[in-house]
Amino acid sequence: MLCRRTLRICVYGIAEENDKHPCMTSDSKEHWRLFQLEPELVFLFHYNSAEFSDVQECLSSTEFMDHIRKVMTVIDAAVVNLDSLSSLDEYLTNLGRKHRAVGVKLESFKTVGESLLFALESGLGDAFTPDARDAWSQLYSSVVRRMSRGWCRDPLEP
Ligand code: HEM
Repeated sequence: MLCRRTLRICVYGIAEENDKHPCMTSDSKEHWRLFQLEPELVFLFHYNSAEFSDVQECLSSTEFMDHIRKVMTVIDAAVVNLDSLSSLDEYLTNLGRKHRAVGVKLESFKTVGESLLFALESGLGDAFTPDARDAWSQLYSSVVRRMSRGWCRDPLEP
């Protein structure tokens, strides 16, 4: 069975040494998959109007780490509400809309999903069975489907 804490640790494929959990079979610190797959995403994370000069600077910032926590809080909420995901509809639709406003492209949500699956696979090894992969993939797709609705909606709509 997959440990929810491991999922938290793995999102974006970033894990600090002291975050390692027994159910992770290998060190996933080197897997900064998100920016390997789509390096230009780094420019969308700017805080206090300042862009990060490179990926490394972004990865070591507290704001970016906070964003990872935000993503994981959403994933966590989806896991907790697995049987009633529609209760998150309004929140996720708004979240999608907010991401469009900060310049995130619809396709980039897929990149986060790929990084998530890649990191889980790297961290969990054989424990990340095809069934587990399929389950996480479906869960993440359900979240993104709801976010996409807000992304696509006319921003002038209430
Ligand atoms: C596709 C790549 C993504 C980029 C470039 C991105 C970027 C951002 C930026 C720039 C912000 C505003 C600053 C901040 O709060 O850090 C933000 C907020 C946020 N993001 Fe993302 N994001 C991405 C994907 C996601 C995904 C997939 C989720 C959830 C599954 C997510 C969850 C959140 C949350 C919860 C917030 C806070 C919203 C609020 O303050 O109301 N992000 N994101």
